[in-house]
Amino acid sequence: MRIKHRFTTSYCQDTGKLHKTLACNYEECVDCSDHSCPNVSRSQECPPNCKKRCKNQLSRIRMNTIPFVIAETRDKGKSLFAKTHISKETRLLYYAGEIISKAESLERLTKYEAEGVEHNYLFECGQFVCDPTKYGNAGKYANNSCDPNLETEQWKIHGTHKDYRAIFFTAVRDIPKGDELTIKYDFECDPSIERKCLCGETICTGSLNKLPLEPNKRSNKRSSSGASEKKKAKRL
Ligand SMILES: C[S@@+](CC[C@H](N)C(=O)[O-])C[C@H]1O[C@@H](n2cnc3c(N)ncnc32)[C@H](O)[C@@H]1O
Repeated sequence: MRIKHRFTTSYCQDTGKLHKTLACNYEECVDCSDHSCPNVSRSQECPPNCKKRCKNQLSRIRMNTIPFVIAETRDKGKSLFAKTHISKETRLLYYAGEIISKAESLERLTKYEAEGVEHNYLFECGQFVCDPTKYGNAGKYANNSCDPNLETEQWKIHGTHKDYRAIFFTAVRDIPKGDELTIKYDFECDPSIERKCLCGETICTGSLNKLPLEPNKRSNKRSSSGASEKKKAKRL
C-alpha cells in the first residue's frame, strides 16, 4: 500500500495554523500507546522528537506486511478483504488522498457525477475533505456495512493544519481471514437521493445514508469533553 498524500493549494497556506503537538514527558506514560499519554488521550499524534519508544507516530509508521487485499465483490464494486487474521484494535489504514476544502469537494462531487464516476470516495477530515478518487490509497475501497468490523477514528496530526483530522481505520473485533473489511458510511447528503445498501447483514438499514434515529433509540448520553472519547469520522 503506497500512501500518496497530496495537498492542494487550498490546503494550509498559513503555516501559523499548523498543529504542533508537544512531546509527551509524563512519567506515567511508558510508550505513548495508551491514555496515560496526554496526546493519545486527546486523539493527537506525538511529534517526531517524542521519546524513543513512542508508539504514537501514526502518520509515520509503516506496516511491514499489509493484512488485506483489494478484490471485486458481486454487486458493490471493489472492496477490502482480510488476507490474514486481524486482531481487534489493529490500526489498519490511514485514509489518504487529496486534501481539499469543503467548497471544492462540492464542486468535485458535481464534476464526478457529470463524468460518470460510479463511486463516492469523499471523506470529511475535520474542516477539510479527503478525496482519494484520483490520488489515494487502498482506504478508498472500504465498503459500507450496517455491522462494520472497522471503525473510523479522527486524529490530529503533528505538522498538518490545525483543523485537519486524519482518518484511521481500526478493527473493532477479531476479523477472520477472508472476511470483507467494512466501515459505516452514514453519508451526510440529500436524503431524497436513495443510496441502497447491499451489505446483506440481518440488521441492514437498507441505506448508505445517515438515517435519523428513531425517538426511542436516541441516546441520552451527552458527548463529554472527555479527551479519551474516540471521534467518529463522517462520509460526505
Ligand atoms: C468508498 S467507495 C468503496 C469502493 C467501491 N466499491 C469501489 O469499487 O471503488 C464507496 C462506494 O462503494 C459502493 N458501496 C460501498 N458499500 C456499499 C454497500 N454496502 N452497498 C452498496 N454499495 C456500496 C457505493 O457505490 C459507494 O458510493
